Amino acid sequence: MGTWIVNGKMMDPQSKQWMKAHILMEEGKIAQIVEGESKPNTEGHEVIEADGLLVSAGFIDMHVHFREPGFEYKETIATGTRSAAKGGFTTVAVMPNTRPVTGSVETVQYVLDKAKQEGIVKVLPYASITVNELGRELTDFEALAEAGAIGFTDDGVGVQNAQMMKDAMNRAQRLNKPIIAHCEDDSLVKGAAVTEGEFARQHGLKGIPNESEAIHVGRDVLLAEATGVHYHVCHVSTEQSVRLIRQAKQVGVRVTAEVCPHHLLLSDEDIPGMDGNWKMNPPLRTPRDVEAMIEAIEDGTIDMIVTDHAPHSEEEKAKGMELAPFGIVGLETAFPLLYTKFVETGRWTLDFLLEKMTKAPAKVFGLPSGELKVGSPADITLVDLSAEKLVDPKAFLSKGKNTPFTGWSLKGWPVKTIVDGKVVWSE
Ligand SMILES: NC(=O)N[C@@H](CC(=O)O)C(=O)O
Ligand SMILES: [Zn+2]
Ligand SMILES: [Zn+2]
Repeated sequence: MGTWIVNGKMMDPQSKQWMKAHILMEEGKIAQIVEGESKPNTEGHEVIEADGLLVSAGFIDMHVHFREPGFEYKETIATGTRSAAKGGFTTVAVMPNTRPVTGSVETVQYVLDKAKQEGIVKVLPYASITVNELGRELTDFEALAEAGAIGFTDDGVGVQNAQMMKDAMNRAQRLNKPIIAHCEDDSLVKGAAVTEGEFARQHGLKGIPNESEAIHVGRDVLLAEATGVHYHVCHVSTEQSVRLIRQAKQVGVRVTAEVCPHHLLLSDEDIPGMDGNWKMNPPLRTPRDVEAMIEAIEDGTIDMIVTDHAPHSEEEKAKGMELAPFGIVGLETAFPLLYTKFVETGRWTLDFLLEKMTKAPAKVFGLPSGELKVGSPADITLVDLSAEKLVDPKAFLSKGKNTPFTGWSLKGWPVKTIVDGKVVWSE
């Protein structure tokens, strides 16, 4: 027995037309797609009624922090995957800045086991580039890849030493795994909490300069060119980084990049005050950078959208702009935010937004999901595009309530999330 999702709205991949469609899921896979008004014979199968709903491939987020092991008070794999499911995500890639850092076979195994036992969406682990993300010594890439790490990253900190990064790229290249880089030159940051710009000036704060990110991007695209590795840039936030990635792509460097909803939607000039919920790394940049991010995703310089879901406790975030840890949650607001602010406003098509959250990440990271087609995993998200709600952190399934979007009125809320043909979350 399978399950039919009937009467949903889906885009025909060939004609690029929106149409009514019915999808049969069997044994975890998409078994059949029938287009048109007339409902297929569903006898002997379960039926999910999707009348009036968008049917999309499940969203994929290649950058989240689930804090397990070590910081379970901020988030666990159980709560993080529930937050993901509520946000319409069926696959997430988890960052290794846990405690211990996910830089050993045992820790990768621990994350995979936890995900299997307690997770409700697919969890792909990254392993760290250096031991404990200290930048001193490379981890055992071969063993980590063997254990299931899908790529290597020291996210949370930049790899400061160029030779270390080059060695890492050579090792990853030989294993055909990507290097995922948090780009930040520590010598240019030194304790600042916000970007160099209007907000910092008005509050007499030291700022994080754009170059602290772009210097690493520039260095690394040259190293990627030299080593031939697939190099992926985390949470791009500056105009200068975009310029360097664009140029590197033009000359054929294997570079890909991601951007977060907050860097597409907010600038430092939107920060209301010294509230820790507006603090994240990279920081909100200037309006000019925000426009550069939008143009970069539009012209393909940036490949995909990720949330960088970074939960922290309310206590930690209450310490204010200067003392709170960096990071905001993102899984439960990403789609409604982008749908409301880019699709409803007419700047993007719905198809464009969905592509950046499904097919694009799947293609870049070689995942089997990301498209609604026969034979693909039945990872599917149903969205009510007309539902309108206020962002309410109290309703989040994430332990993290740290968002700058509280109270925003948004449309386009996921209502049902399906992984391998099974409903894992339902409104
Ligand atoms: N983005 C953040 O502000 N914080 C992340 C680390 C990171 O993504 O660099 C975290 O782990 O909290
Ligand atoms: Zn980072
Ligand atoms: Zn991160």
